[in-house]
Amino acid sequence: MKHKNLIGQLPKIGIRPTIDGRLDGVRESLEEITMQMAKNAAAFLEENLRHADGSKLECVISDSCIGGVAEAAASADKFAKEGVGVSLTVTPCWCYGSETIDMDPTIPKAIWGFNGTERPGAVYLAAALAGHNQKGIPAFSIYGRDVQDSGDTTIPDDVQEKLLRFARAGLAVATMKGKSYLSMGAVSMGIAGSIIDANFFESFLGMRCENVDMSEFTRRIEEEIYDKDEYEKALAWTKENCKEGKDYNPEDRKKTREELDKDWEFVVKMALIGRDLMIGNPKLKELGYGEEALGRNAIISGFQGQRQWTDHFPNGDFMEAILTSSFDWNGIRQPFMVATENDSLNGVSMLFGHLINGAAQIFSDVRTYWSPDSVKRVTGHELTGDAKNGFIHLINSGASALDGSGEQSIYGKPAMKAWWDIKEEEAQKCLDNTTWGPGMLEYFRGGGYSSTFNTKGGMPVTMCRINIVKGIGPVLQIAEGKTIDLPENVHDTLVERTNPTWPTTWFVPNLTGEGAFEDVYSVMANWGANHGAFTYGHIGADLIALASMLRIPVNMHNVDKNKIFRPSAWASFGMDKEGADYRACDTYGPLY
Ligand SMILES: C[C@H](O)[C@@H](O)[C@@H](O)C(=O)CO
Ligand SMILES: [Mn+2]
Repeated sequence: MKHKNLIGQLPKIGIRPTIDGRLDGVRESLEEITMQMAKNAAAFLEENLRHADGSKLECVISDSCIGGVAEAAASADKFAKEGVGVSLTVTPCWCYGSETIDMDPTIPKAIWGFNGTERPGAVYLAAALAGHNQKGIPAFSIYGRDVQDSGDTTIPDDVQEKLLRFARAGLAVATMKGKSYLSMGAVSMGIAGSIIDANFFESFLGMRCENVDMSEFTRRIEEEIYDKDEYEKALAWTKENCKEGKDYNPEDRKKTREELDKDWEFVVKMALIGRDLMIGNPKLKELGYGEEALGRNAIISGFQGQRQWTDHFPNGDFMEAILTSSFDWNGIRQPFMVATENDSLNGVSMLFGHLINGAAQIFSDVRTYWSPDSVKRVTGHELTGDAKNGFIHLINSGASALDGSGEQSIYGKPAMKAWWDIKEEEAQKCLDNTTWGPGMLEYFRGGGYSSTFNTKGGMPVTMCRINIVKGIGPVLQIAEGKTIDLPENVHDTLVERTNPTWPTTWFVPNLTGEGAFEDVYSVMANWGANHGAFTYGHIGADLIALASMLRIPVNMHNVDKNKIFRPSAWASFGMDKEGADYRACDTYGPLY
């Protein structure tokens, strides 16, 4: 099930076959092969990509090959009508650079020039890119390392990788455009990321910011503004599938059974209401709440919770954990992006990951660097293997997507899959391996339930985070690495020292021996905020491509340099890739 209530059509990829415009021989000889290249590219992309909501990708091809300005304009018209959000120009031959290029400055664009000798597509590519760069409309350059014979319709591996990386990042840019960030509440405990920066959302992401006071939850609970049938179903499902965990509160403060049961009812209602606030719910219209039925077109939301809400009411952990998971009482469905503590910048980081891989994203506090010496001191255990250089404790203050338990699998190994690939029994295993401990009353005076699990080791993951720095603007940091398992007694000792009812992940970043990735400690020390979002797989190169499209420089990453793919113009800003990235982003400025 996908979120069908988001407004706006899914972006299509527009394929532009460009051609040498000389009629009377040259053009005619190239028409078929050029159009065929466009068809091949479209088929390849449609076969290999999906939208994050699981729908099939659609490509649109220009009505004719583009030999000059008139046909370029006709193609732009068609693309606008069709809702094209990403453009790919393809050609096997020489064409007239600035006469044929796509001039729309906000659409992510690439050119694939066929690397042949009979009719040189790569020469056009160079000419067209020079035009793009001279005009300040950056484009990605794609051409194969090895020469192909004209008429060879196979797409070489290196070209495939670039086409997919470009398309995934481009679709992410186009999908978030026009959607909203819904701030439920205000600033949580002074956390900078929850001081919503509308200018960032509008100028860099093309999104708008919406605000509702948390009292809206109280109103909808007290006036019963939710689908009561769904509520009964959700409550019954929760009782059956969400095991209550150990209550760590001191005896004299523990809630009574009756109070605990009331809290369950309350948090289930919160989950329904949080979702309805984001994307609306046609059922509310039937109940006479037409305005509420519309929702806020929110592709991300954040819930302040601490402190005013949590000092009085049950916390938002159940709502956040269930909405960000890939399943609930309605079965397997697209995960929602909901930021704990209304940390909008972590919410955006979650959205980036989700639009790239279609999976749930795990929101965490970047809590503790455990050095080998500290682990030895408090547990007596000598770290070895993947853990030998120490690790970072990722733990959210009560809520994380249950996919983060690592109970799904790919080829028998723990995984967090794209939501449409998850099987019923995998969702069930995530539920069975999560408990819901009553909230720690010293922090959460109003109670609630926190999702407690321990992420399985051995998963490749990527953690990322957007920060806003005065004088620069937004910057992105990325750490690829893996989750690890600790021996049970070590795990228990470390977790008992902190908040045992919160979801825990032991994370080891891949080290490069340099800069922020010199060792595990330096990764933690260079993390730009108290939060990070991690997801399955090594998607750092896709995030770098995405950040460059949005003109957000990447200030820290450990991605293999051969995988870095940015618009060709970046090469003109110098040979050190990171410095060039800053200069390019500064020169072009935000996309919108
Ligand atoms: C309970 C505490 O206030 C936590 O919520 C706090 O440590 C955080 O999560 C800070 O991000
Ligand atoms: Mn936090």
